[in-house]
Amino acid sequence: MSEESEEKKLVLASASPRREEILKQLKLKFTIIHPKIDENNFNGDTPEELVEILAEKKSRSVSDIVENALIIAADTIVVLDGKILNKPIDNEDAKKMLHLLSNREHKVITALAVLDSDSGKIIVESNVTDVKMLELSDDDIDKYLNTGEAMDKAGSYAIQGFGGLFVESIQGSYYSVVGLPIHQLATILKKFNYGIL
Ligand SMILES: Cc1cn([C@H]2C[C@H](O)[C@@H](COP(=O)(O)OP(=O)(O)OP(=O)(O)O)O2)c(=O)[nH]c1=O
Repeated sequence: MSEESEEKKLVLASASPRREEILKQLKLKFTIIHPKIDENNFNGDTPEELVEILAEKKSRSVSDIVENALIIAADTIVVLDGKILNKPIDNEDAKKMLHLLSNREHKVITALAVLDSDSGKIIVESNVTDVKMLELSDDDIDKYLNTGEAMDKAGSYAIQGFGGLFVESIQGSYYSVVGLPIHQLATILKKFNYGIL
């Protein structure tokens, strides 16, 4: 780690307990600030463009209140046949999404933004991971919804929880599906002279 980077603080601009957990697993020291954006106010020409815009906006939404920091923010969406599946609004919505995902392959796209609060330099990248779901019966879906796990997850499932029981295979990054592709985080932080190891 360079002297310059050692002085930088890491800030996670996220209210997601998963992203916090992943950074803790990497033994990083960081503070958390909840981003202040309304995700419904933004559009992109493609799903990738939209998640990248959202990750960038989340990082910028806290940049005024920190100094000497590298701000990390991310956004995750599920895409099936080009259509975005966000977080479900209620159980019925989650049920519909899980029926759509059943026995199909979909994409989980996570964009990651790292913003230097002082220089304004920002790097934004997205990760696309393909996920193949098993065929789900009505009973599987009802039992899954009873766990309460679906509600704050893009696509209405959590691969890191009971939702992992429905995932036949993935091609790409497991961490990206959970919400933070750590290999890309390490590469981006290196470009800011910040080493995780
Ligand atoms: C597909 C999938 C999504 N998710 C989660 C990751 C994200 O937290 C969430 C998608 O919502 P996001 O809007 O990306 O994130 P968030 O609202 O939880 O947190 P913040 O914006 O404050 O950073 O779905 C899982 O935890 N597991 C999964 O398998």
